[in-house]
Amino acid sequence: MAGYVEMFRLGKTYDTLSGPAVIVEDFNLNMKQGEYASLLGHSGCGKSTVLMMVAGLCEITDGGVVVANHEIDGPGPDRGIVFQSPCLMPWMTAMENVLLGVDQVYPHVTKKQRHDLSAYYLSLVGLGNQLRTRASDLSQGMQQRVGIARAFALKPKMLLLDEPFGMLDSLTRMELQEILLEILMRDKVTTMMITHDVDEALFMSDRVVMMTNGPCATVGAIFDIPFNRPRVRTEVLEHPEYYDYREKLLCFLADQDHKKLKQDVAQHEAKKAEGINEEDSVCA
Ligand SMILES: Nc1ncnc2c1ncn2[C@@H]1O[C@H](COP(=O)(O)OP(=O)(O)OP(=O)(O)O)[C@@H](O)[C@H]1O
Repeated sequence: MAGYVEMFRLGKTYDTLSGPAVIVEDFNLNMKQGEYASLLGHSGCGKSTVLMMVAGLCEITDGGVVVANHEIDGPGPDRGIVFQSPCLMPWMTAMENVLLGVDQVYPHVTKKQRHDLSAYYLSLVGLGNQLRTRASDLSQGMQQRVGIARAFALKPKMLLLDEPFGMLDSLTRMELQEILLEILMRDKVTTMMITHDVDEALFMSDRVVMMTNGPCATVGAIFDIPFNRPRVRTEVLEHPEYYDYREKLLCFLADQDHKKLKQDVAQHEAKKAEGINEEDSVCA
């Protein structure tokens, strides 16, 4: 079935000193418009590689990505990105940081309209009173709010989030999760988020996509998360099936852990049999 966003037979091979390394292989995922999917998997399995291919910031070596009937070919304003660190221009104000992208994407509308659009999203993330504050004078949580406002202000068709709350304390993290969900309810942007946090994935997502270990990582399992929207944290946590879902996700990760351990031991034994000293080969 075709989706609003389609990732088909997506693959990434890097050229490395020891030859081609297939990091992601045959990754298939269709998303409905307005859907929120989280990508979960072990560190280094290839989550960011998938996200960066969808963003158009990492060359696709196999398959492709279609967003709203348009096969992507590099980055574009139809896809907004929020990284773990917001990467703002520290000498510019919150408003100027948001306007940087808005001015580029909407050169045909008036200056006032661009200003109003930026101010609108900055107030939605709770920075209505900090429009003229320099980014360097904002806390980390506030800077991440600017990053979120900046992404939404471009009115993207798809939002890509790479551990957007990873550097925040738990209170700010929960607050920003809720703000993000609120804006998404209004704007209905199709969203893909990388996270390492099972509870975050359950709270935010319509589906959780579990990736297998690399190399040749792919979709290992997909879980539909049925909690009602708008989501209220206490209701989600008290849902009779919450801990069943949590357990399913954790079991998948534990199973991948077990496979990785076996893989590492087999690799180590093979190297030993070939007489390769691993410390020498790392330093070589
Ligand atoms: N430019 C590159 N050249 C070669 N290998 C790379 C390159 N970039 C990433 N890799 C490898 O690809 C694999 C997947 O990396 P990626 O960052 O996508 O994983 P991840 O699942 O997002 O990790 P994490 O959860 O730790 O952020 C890793 O083994 C990494 O070393």
